[in-house]
Amino acid sequence: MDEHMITSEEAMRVMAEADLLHSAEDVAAMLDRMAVEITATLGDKTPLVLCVMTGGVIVTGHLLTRLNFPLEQDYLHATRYRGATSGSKTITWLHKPEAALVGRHVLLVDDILDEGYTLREVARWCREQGAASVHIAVLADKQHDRRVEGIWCDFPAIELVDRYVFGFGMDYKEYWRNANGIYAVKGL
Ligand SMILES: O=P(O)(O)OC[C@H]1O[C@H](OP(=O)(O)OP(=O)(O)O)[C@H](O)[C@@H]1O
Ligand SMILES: Nc1nc2[nH]cnc2c(=O)[nH]1
Repeated sequence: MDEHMITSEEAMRVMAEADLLHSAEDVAAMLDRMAVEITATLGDKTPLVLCVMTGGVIVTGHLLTRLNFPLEQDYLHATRYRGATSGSKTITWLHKPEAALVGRHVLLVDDILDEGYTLREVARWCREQGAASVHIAVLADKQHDRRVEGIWCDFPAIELVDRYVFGFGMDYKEYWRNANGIYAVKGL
């Protein structure tokens, strides 16, 4: 068994003990606001929206249904936590987008900006590929002083306390990405 895996019984206990930080209704309202801001900035730019898998999948889906203008969609898969609750400083690329980025206005969509290693590297790569601009949208913008230099977030839906969170795409040891809300793990 993978060292980070837990049983489904443990996953049930984690959920039972977790604190609900933001309900599904809160998240929906904040995504509505984020969509308005993205539309104002990128609505006339036919952006290429890149979902950062795996965590970005749910927020990207919900966000896309709120963007009522022409855009293209693709995905990439970069990971640094790999099922653990702390990450290495280098990211592992599992998939790069098929779409050419040259001259495109790219919108990266991910679940969470924490220390920033993941999105800093992904944004750097997009610029290296020739993107005309790179904007970043995240569901959760975690507040602490461990952020790496050179990363920013243009469209944060929610500012989060410095706890380990799961739900709406974010995992606890690969479980509960499907939780419909944002929860904090007891004691973390
Ligand atoms: O700002 P950082 O400290 O770099 O952390 C944020 C990243 O961590 C998570 O990815 P993870 O590596 O867990 O992969 P996953 O999306 O497959 O869960 C999350 O989806 C972000 O991409
Ligand atoms: N699930 C989850 N993934 C993260 N990646 C970086 N920070 C977090 C977090 O708090 N929760």
